[in-house]
Amino acid sequence: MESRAGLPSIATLFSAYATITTFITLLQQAFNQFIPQRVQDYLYEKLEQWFRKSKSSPSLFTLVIEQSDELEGFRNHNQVFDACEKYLCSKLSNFANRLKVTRPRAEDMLAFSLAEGQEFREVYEGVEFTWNYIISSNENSERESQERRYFELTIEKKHKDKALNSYLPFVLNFYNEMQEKQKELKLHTLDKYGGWHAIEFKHPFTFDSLAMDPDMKKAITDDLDRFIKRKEFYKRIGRAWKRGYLLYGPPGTGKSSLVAAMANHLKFDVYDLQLSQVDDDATLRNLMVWTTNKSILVIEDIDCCSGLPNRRENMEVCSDDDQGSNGGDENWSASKISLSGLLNFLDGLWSSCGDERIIIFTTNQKDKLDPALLRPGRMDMHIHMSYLTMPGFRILASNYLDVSDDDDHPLLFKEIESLIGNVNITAAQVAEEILRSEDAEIALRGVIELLKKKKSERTKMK
Ligand SMILES: Nc1ncnc2c1ncn2[C@@H]1O[C@H](COP(=O)(O)OP(=O)(O)OP(=O)(O)O)[C@@H](O)[C@H]1O
Repeated sequence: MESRAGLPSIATLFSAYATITTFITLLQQAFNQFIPQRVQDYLYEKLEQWFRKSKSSPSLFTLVIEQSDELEGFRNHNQVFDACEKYLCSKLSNFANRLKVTRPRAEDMLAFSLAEGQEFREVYEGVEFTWNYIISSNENSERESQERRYFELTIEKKHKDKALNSYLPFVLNFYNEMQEKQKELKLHTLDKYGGWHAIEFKHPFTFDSLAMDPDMKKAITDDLDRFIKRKEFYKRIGRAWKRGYLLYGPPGTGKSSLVAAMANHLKFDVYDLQLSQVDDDATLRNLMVWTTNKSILVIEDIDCCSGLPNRRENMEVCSDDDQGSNGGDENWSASKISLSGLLNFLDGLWSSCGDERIIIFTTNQKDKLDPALLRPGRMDMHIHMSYLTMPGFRILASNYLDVSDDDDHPLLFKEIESLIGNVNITAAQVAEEILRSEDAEIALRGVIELLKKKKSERTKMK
């Protein structure tokens, strides 16, 4: 039946539509029923490949980033692939509608990664970049189960240079910074053969944990931050990119803790050098040459090296309040290294064979040290780790007990403030006392008792 204008009538159209729909449904059913799933998957994959190829029109440029490539029979891992994967994973929460989730061993956090076939579009400096994550079976591989994983980065051809010279370096830079942040720190100590032995450095101490006058703390972190930013500056003025810190003060005031805080702040490895374990200047030189860039070399108790009495042995005969001020000639260190050997090496060869080096000397007897050791250029910043003061105590109380004098126990804090300025007490001693109770009030009363005891001991000694 035809309408007057020669067009098919509505009824004819409906009947044609019904016939076509029935035919398609039958076709779909037959496809699903008679064609095995594996053949279906194969056909889908081929179709997808065909679409992908047809997409690569002459106006587009595509960069293929393989996970690994085979060179002369060896499989080489491609770090650019890792960088792209990390970069895209960092954007997952914004774009992905499919994610893979795993929980790496010995870690609490879940790790998300890209699922196959994920596409991501990003506009960078006004240009659109399209990422595709593809997993396909590797037909060229001898190993049957070998999969080929790669990214395709597609962009308009006219922006090819931007992709290669700007966007890709940007992605790589992102990856490097991320690696740096997640870097596992190492603590290097001397092994029984006299060489460096590295273990994981997992000291949780940070500048936030450090009970210290806030201005002093800020001065230290500012100094460290300035130092690591000044690569070009050091080069321009012709000086080795190194900085020396002298930490001095009585035992238990946080010198070692400050070293840990510095290492965590800078993400630098730590080399802990016990001079008494080093045979001679030549060995010292070898050891220092083997230290790496971005590291902190710590020489604890430097006073023991320069012909001063052995501090540890002397400490046993000191009272708490006297610690750090006692000297004597009876206990000489058995060190076989000369101070001049150490200084020459710090200033000379070693400082010129590496970058971003920090050297830290710790002592509790600064006044007994050779002035040559302390001059700027060798020890650029002298940090006095003093007995605990009220600002330091507030940090301890907040970290250990989660209390502050504004809101909690103002009277107890007031009493502590009136006592703490009159006694020499270390952060270590107060921390130990606080740890005795989980109840803040009991712990604070314990601190008051300790301070009173110290005060009366001091009065008796006077
Ligand atoms: N300023 C501080 N802030 C927070 N905690 C501290 C501080 N000083 C000491 N402590 C606590 O006391 C413990 C011992 O301190 P640390 O070993 O850092 O002192 P030190 O000055 O290096 O002592 P030593 O000279 O005997 O090596 C640390 O583990 C830390 O818990």
